[in-house]
Amino acid sequence: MDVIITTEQENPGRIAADAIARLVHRNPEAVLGLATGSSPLSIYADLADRVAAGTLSLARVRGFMLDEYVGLPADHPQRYRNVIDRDLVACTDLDPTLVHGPDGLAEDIPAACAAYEDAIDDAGGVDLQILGIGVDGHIGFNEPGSSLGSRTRIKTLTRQTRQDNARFFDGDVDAVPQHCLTQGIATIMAARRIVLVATGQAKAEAVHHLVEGSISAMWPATVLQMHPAVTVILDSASASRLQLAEYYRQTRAGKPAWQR
Ligand SMILES: N[C@@H]1[C@@H](O)[C@H](O)[C@@H](COP(=O)(O)O)O[C@@H]1O
Repeated sequence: MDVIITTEQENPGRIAADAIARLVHRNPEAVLGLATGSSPLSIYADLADRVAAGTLSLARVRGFMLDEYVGLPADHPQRYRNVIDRDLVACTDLDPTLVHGPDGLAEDIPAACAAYEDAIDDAGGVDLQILGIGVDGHIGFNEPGSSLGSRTRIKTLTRQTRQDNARFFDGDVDAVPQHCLTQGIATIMAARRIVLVATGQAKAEAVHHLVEGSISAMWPATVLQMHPAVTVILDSASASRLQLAEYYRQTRAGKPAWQR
């Protein structure tokens, strides 16, 4: 696990966008795993700047979203497909027909989840998965207690997650759906590379478990310790509970500039 603790002058989103741009320059048809929430917004804004400047094209990139609420109407602004369309697709040259997400309105949910897994496989798997992390250590919507071997399926959201996400629903926790479809932990772990961004003090405990805790379904993100190619990009607040913070800073300082 590569842990990058950024300085006040740095934008964690830019560091993640650098990795994505390098991948897309190598492979213009790369498959990206797309996360929602606040954490990836700085990545998406940076990618949009590069596309606007003409230094990057995402036109042939394929995207697979991490998760989706169950039951939100197709035109609901907080339906994750609409969020991704607004925050990423509309701001770049991504082709919306190449972006896929789990179908939260499917009548046959298990069949929709299986079809989603097949679609990821048919695309050749995810090259780079963008991740945030919940304050309870969830990734995607894999809440504490999720099987570390899970695949795309329906999950019940915890009260904590619904409260955290109520800010997107005018502060009304009851407006946040109770169920979601999410890529499973094993689905996420199958990505060839994973880039996780976390900022702010509220994430410090989850980041502590992610980087230095014991692997446990109670802190689902800890499974990432088993993945061979994970980069965790933090600000100093989210890194504030890391025992080895100085070591991570020194390790980074010793790398060539393009790797930092
Ligand atoms: N399903 C999403 C996750 O993909 C996200 O990583 C996490 C943290 O969100 P944020 O980045 O807004 O803190 O919670 C949400 O519920």
